[in-house]
Amino acid sequence: MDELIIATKNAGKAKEFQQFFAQLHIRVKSLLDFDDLPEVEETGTTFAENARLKAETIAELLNMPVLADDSGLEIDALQGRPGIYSARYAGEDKDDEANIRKVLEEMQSVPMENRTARFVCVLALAEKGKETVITEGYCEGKIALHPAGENGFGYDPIFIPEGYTNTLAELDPSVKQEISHRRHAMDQLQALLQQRKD
Ligand SMILES: O=c1[nH]c(=O)c2ncn([C@@H]3O[C@H](COP(=O)(O)OP(=O)(O)OP(=O)(O)O)[C@@H](O)[C@H]3O)c2[nH]1
Ligand SMILES: [Mg+2]
Repeated sequence: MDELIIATKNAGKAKEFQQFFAQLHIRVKSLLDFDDLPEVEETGTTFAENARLKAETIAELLNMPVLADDSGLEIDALQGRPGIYSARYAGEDKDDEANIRKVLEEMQSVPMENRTARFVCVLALAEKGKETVITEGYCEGKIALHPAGENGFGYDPIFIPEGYTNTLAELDPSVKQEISHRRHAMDQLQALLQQRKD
């Protein structure tokens, strides 16, 4: 495999995948590089269903290997919300700042020790004529009291990974590349592909 499509319209994700695959000498394009492709509706009830849906729909349309990522933030004090609805938690327009405000408001009265949360990433690699490969990865941490930092995307300014005192948006992007949910799901994917020998 020397070229791969990432079925995402999220620029933050696309950038992280570009960096992962550059190390593997695989060229990647995202849906942001095509202007005639539809946004796949995420009608699944799990990360895995949505990842499979995005990967298989685009692989069918383009007849190329396609990787999709469905991911989100699960907060224990909010019974796992925003979960699969992370991108649109505060509304259809996928506004990261509004999503962060909503989470912080809902957690106003939750003390630090109960602010545990995890990022979840499920990857699906679809290729015509082959069984779709699904992997998952997690990054454990806590929800900060206030947003801090400029790096990354989404909820990174309020997510403090386990073992750190800063948010993912304050840490150097190379740290996120090493410890993220997406990295762990990528490592598992690479291991499975090596077993499959392609
Ligand atoms: O701070 C964050 N750091 C991350 O590393 C991260 N990964 C996921 N998320 C959140 O979860 C949603 C995914 O939803 P999602 O998988 O449907 O993606 P999306 O709708 O943004 O793009 P697409 O890939 O579907 O086109 C995103 O929008 C974010 O809100 C993250 N937040
Ligand atoms: Mg989405």
